[in-house]
Amino acid sequence: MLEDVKHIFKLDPAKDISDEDLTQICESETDLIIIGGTDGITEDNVLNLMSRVRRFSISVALEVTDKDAVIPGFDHYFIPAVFNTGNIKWQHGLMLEALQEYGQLIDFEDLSLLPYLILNEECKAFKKAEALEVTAEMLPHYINMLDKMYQTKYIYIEYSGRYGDPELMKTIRSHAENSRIIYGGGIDSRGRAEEMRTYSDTIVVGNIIYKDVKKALKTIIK
Ligand SMILES: CC(C)=CCC/C(C)=C/CC/C(C)=C/CC/C(C)=C/CC/C(C)=C/CC/C(C)=C/CC/C(C)=C/COP(=O)(O)OP(=O)(O)O
Ligand SMILES: O=P(O)(O)OC[C@@H](O)CO
Ligand SMILES: [Mg+2]
Repeated sequence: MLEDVKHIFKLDPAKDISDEDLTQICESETDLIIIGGTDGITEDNVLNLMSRVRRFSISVALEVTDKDAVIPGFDHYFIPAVFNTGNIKWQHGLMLEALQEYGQLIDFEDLSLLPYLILNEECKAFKKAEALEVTAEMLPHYINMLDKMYQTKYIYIEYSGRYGDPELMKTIRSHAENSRIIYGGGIDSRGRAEEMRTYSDTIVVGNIIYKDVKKALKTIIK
């Protein structure tokens, strides 16, 4: 799914965006829109944002963080699984519950697992997912575990709300041989987008959309 995707805008259904800003995002040269967020996600706000984005030709995927807010009609569904959690619920517990409930309805072709390492200890997702600190010493082991043992298609390095550490990203890049690295967090300029593009296959841009849409558009590098 993400093979040719280099840039993603992540839109949060719990946040307001004007029609004018949404038009600029959806008519930009981004490769994909993902709808997702950590809290305040409801069937209503997901459906509302999806219908607004669907007026444009851009592909749109849902990142499922609440099994009761899954709407049919997206181009793809990403299922997050947090690997640096202390509570297995956030890695596969909720997923199993959702499979038990919706198993018969799911077309697995439309689904991708998104293995997360959450590295910003201050962000909402870190707290929600009961994440554990990943030390510089442990980081290569986490990457080898995902890249070589589980052989996951993707590894999402999440710094949500804060710009990541380039030195750690260098370590990640050098250990990931098979998995595609998706990087998200604090990208708010072309310089930061360029830097994180050197350490990842795909960059994800979220919060700056809501602060300064013009700056958000500058993160697209073609
Ligand atoms: C046709 C049809 C209906 C098909 C679909 C069927 C389907 C897809 C069913 C669901 C199947 C399934 C297996 C679901 C599992 C759902 C689930 C609840 C998974 C667990 C989610 C999880 C681990 C959440 C933890 C937090 C996390 C990693 C969130 C990721 C997103 C994120 C970090 C957003 C950034 O946060 P944000 O809100 O933007 O923060 P700020 O406001 O501070 O910026
Ligand atoms: O909101 P920002 O900090 O841009 O992060 C993007 C994305 O990784 C959030 O899940
Ligand atoms: Mg956000």
